[in-house]
Amino acid sequence: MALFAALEITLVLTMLAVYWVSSPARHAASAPGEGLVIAQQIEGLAHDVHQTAKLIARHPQTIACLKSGAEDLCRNQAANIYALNEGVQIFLVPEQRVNSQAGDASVLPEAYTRFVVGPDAHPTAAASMSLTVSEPVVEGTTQLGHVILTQAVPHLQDLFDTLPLPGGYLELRQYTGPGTYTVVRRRGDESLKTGSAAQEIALAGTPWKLALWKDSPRPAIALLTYFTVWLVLSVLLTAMVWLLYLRLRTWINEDLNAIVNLVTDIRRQRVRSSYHVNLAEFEKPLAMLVKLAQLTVGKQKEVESQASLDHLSQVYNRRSFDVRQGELFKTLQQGQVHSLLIIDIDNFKYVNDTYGHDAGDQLIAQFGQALKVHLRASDFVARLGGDEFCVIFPNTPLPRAVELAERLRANLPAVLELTPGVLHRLNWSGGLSEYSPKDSAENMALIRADGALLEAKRGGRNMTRIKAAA
Ligand SMILES: Nc1nc2c(ncn2[C@@H]2O[C@H](COP(=O)(O)OP(=O)(O)OP(=O)(O)O)[C@@H](O)[C@H]2O)c(=O)[nH]1
Repeated sequence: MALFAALEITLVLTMLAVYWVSSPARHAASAPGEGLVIAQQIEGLAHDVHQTAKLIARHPQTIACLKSGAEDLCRNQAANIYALNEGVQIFLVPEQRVNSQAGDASVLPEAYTRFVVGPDAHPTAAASMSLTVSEPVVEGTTQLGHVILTQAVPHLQDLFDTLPLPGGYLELRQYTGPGTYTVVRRRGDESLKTGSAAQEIALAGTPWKLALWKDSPRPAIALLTYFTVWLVLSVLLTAMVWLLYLRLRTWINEDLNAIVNLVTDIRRQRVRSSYHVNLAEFEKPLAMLVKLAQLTVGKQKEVESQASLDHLSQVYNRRSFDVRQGELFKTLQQGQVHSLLIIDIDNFKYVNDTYGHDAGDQLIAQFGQALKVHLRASDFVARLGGDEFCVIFPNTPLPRAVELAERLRANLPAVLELTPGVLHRLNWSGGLSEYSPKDSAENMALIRADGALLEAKRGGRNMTRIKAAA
């Protein structure tokens, strides 16, 4: 859950960061205006006119004209200037005349710059426009007069109309004094002018300023829209990630359960052929684990069964007998009854001594197998040692055990072939008894049966004697 809260917070923070970076209000505030492009263009125009005036003022013929005052010299120079500069009007004004005719619009006392609007032009119309500049003519340290140059700039209107202004309202103002101005050109939505104060950009080399009102969207509304879109997207994204997470978690849980099942099955020693998993990554390692487990469990079972069996006769060994006897002894208090028969092969030593140890081994092995074949599946047969065996009859009272012992004696083969050609007549003696809840120890029934066996041996062998519990 914390993971998804963090994801949601990250998304919201990202949204705010992206909004801050791309916010239109921020851009409007940080860029002093695409109006500057127009400003640079107008300033470039003014600079060019100034440069032309400077070149004319430094020209030797201009200096000669103003120094000599020779009219034909001045006319020639004016003609040259008109020939070279289209759309200009030129005044070459000697210094004495400047001083004597102050106030004349075409004779100016000092260097200055101003725009002149054509007499019929409305500020917003594409009227002819011109720029007038004055440049002193100097020789050494002596000022000889002024060059007054008026340059027509008809393309200013085109510039004003076509240069980028991505929104807002722009005025080109000509200042005639501090705080007083005339609007020379205007562009954009004038209704924006009623809002906040304009951003003013002075145009170098001219008496002009650009006044700009930006059309900035209301940040609160923009932020709200932005936030809503991002919120919806982030909630959708979070929901998708959450669903994916739940699906994956279920898959992984199921796969882990398969592993847990495998481990449980290994403990119970019953491994299945396969275990279902969802994720391909789990398939191969789990299949390998299943194979290993099957091998291990198989081996384990083999080892356990070997450990519980007598290697020669393949019936249970003495240790298994003790365990089984202990288990049954505990059930006596619940009213269950069990009997046992102890068996000893007669004259076994004779077989060993006459036919050899291998023949004796064969007799033990064949006798064990014969017992298993002729007893019930529920009966428990063990070899206690040497040629001595014991059969436990679970849930069998002593009289029934007597019947079973007789049946066994009747059914066991009379002759066994121990080694090729060596035949042995099988005889055995038995002692029967029963387990009793009054017995203070597990082996008391075995002791009674052993006593009965001894009686059978003493009685001439090949018989079964019975000794019930007291
Ligand atoms: N071949 C073989 N002999 C064994 C084995 N274990 C014990 N014996 C021998 O079995 C003989 C046991 O004989 P006993 O049961 O005492 O004598 P018996 O000849 O059977 O006499 P009764 O029981 O009185 O009939 C001994 O000679 C042991 O050495 C075994 O695993 N293999």
